Amino acid sequence: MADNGFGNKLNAKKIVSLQQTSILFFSCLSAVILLALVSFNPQDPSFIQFDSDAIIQNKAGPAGAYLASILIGFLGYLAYLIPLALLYVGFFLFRPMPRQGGLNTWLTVTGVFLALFCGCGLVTLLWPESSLTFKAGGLLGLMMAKAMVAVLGDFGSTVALFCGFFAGLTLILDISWLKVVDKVGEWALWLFEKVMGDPDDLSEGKKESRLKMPKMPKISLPKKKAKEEVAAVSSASSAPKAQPPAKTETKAKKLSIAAAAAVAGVGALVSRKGAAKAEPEELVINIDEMDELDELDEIPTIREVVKTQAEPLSAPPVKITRPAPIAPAQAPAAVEDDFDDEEEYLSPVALPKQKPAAPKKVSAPATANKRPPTEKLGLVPPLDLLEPAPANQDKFSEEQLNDLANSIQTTLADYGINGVEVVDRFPGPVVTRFEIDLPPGTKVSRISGLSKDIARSMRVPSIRIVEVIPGKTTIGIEIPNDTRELVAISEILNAPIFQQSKSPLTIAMGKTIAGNPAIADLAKMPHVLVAGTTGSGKSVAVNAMIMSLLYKSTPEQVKLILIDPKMLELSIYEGIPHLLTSVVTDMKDAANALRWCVGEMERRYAAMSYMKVRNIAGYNQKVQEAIDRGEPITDPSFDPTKHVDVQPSILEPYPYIVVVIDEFADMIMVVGKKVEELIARLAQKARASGIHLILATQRPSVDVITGLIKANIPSRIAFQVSTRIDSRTILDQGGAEQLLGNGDMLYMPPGTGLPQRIHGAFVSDEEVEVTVNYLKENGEPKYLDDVLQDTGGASAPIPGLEPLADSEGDALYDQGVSIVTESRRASISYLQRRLKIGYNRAASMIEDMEKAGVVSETQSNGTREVLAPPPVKD
Ligand SMILES: Nc1ncnc2c1ncn2[C@@H]1O[C@H](COP(=O)(O)OP(=O)(O)OP(=O)(O)O)[C@@H](O)[C@H]1O
Repeated sequence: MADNGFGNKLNAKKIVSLQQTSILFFSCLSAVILLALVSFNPQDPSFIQFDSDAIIQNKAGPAGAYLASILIGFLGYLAYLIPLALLYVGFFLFRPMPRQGGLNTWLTVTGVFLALFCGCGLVTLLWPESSLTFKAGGLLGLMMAKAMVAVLGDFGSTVALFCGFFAGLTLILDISWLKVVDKVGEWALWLFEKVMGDPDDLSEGKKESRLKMPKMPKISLPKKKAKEEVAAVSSASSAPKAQPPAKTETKAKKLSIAAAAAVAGVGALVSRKGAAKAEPEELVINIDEMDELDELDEIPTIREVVKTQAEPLSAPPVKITRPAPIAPAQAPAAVEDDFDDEEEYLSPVALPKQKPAAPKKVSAPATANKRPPTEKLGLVPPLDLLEPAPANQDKFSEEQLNDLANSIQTTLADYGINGVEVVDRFPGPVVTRFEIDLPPGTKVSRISGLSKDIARSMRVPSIRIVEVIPGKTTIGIEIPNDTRELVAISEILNAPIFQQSKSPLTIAMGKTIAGNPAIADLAKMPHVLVAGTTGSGKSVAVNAMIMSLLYKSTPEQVKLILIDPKMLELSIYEGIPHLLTSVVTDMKDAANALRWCVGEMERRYAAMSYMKVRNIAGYNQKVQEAIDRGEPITDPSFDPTKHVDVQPSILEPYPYIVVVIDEFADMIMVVGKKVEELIARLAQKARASGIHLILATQRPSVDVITGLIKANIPSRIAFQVSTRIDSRTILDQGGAEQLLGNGDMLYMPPGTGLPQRIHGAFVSDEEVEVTVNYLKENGEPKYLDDVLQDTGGASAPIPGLEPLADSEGDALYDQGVSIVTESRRASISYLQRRLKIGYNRAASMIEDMEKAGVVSETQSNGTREVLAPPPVKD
């Protein structure tokens, strides 16, 4: 049960079919056995009750009678667990799971035996009066109980068997009993709320008694229930104000545990039941304010679901009546999507198991998880491989918001800025934004200069001043929440906005300050620079970008070149089918890969100009349409007069190529300025040819992020940096020094001067590992040797800028000559196969061999004669 059991031999579709077949088969088997057990009659013929004349009472016939008598005779009442166990096996067989085997499997098997032996013995001891032939625990239980009682006595045996049974269950199911206790607590609280009624409906007396309840750990309530949302958005009026922010742990799990430990007063729950149920009169949301925030966040490449979500943006919730709740199926209309007139999505891959836990979301539209039929037939991992989003944290209570607003006013007054008015506040998942009106004549730079003092006065680690809010005269002050929410990548990947985006290069960024999922389209960016100090969350962000691509696109749609000078961050992706070459850790290879990309870009440009299209999308569409019509287009650059011995190749759609460089400062250091030129060259032209760059660096200095690079990479992401100067190096303006770290970022889309604050999506190492394993089990990479081919070291010319070296300068030319002279075959396709190179390169090698007299010119029958003697062997 560890993996699908078939290694790499089956594709994703077949595995899904196998899963369904196994569920069907085991469900039937389990139903038949359950029927046999339920209708078990001791008078029916069996191995110990042989009576051929007896009328069989068992509803599963003679086989059922025999089977039930064996199972009940041997296991007693524990036999009823067999159908359950079969259902479990059926459900998990062939499901993608981390590889097990070895000790793991043995421990599971040990667990099965332990649970069976101890369970049967325990049942026998606890239920001695049973009327079954071999008592309640069957023959096995009788023997176990006898043996144990002889050694430990009645009480000792009961305790030992109890422990053994639960130890066995733990080994089989890998249960965390802490989680079980947690869940039981959740349900108890949920039940308690059900019995007590809705907090909104409570009488004053009841409200009071609730308010006096002792504080208890915040527990996430069942996700699908409206009541859960009540708890998740509540904020305790009595909660201590200056609670230090919960420390973010490395792993999502740790974070969710830390989150659960955050203290919240149940009494101050604010009902958002209406939001969950989307009942018009109870939708607690201030649409106007959301619209304003929407405008603020509306930047070309970031699109959000805003109005589809019942997000509590306003501090004093204003009840508004909406004409009708937004039906899930209509939700897409609210999403800005420029790919909106295309075909409907259908899902050939497993649908996500978990729903985003965030209470503010309306349920995802039925089509939300569906994927385009043609695009997704390939290999895309199911979203349920990812960790579900943890329950939401408390935001500031109304009282705390008022206190903070007052505190802002008094602090500014202390520094001589009087008459400041807090006009709005927007509590978000990580920070709360206060919008303030400055008295006329007050320079905003004065407030910015005071940001550290304001942070100190308000006892928070840092605040960010938003100097310009488009369309408003106010400025923003962003204050970190007491407890910050973790933005799980699954939440963004499951969001309708991500699912419905048709660009194969859609990237899950995280959440905006309003808590709305934020995505970006790398195709439009078209390259991005990620910079920030060490430990600020760059690698997690780069991983989140790669994971988004893996969950959005098949290996046929998107290819990756991963360059990892640190040798630890990206090497985990080694072997996935999206890779064009193995993960590059040698910086010389990295320069070769970039040079190959420039060459590929030029090749694509030539092909696009032949096809008279302006970009890769147009090219792919034309080529695919021709293939669909059954009239594939032959390579227009093929010259039949020159190459009579090969068939012209057929044009196929180009995949997008995304080059990720985790620390490009290292590359510049090792390879030198040539890298900068290569990057600039790619960045200038690669957009139309579908080649995109993601560059990350922890050195935001001008010798790394040079003017040339900045001029060519308009999209930038700044994580926390230590100084304003660093922030200016990345974004051309300050702000990043005021970020909170741990994935808090400023994203500057191309063509705007206004960075947008985003709380980055978190992806854990385990999630990456499970996804990579899934992809590796279901597909193989087809590495191209050409990518890392050394074409003359750092001084080699950049393709397209200077004439390409002729074949004799080609590193493989000598090898080509020896292959041809040894095999006595002067065939381009043979050379292509042997050297694993492209057609053009092989063809020009043969032509150069002709010039050098190694092979003859093409003869009347289309072949060439090898003139040079075979190489001398030592
Ligand atoms: N989006 C996020 N949400 C929550 N925590 C995060 C997020 N991103 C990063 N972190 C936390 O910050 C830690 C450091 O992140 P990361 O390794 O990505 O930093 P980095 O900038 O790449 O550092 P370095 O340059 O040293 O590799 C992570 O281990 C994680 O605990």
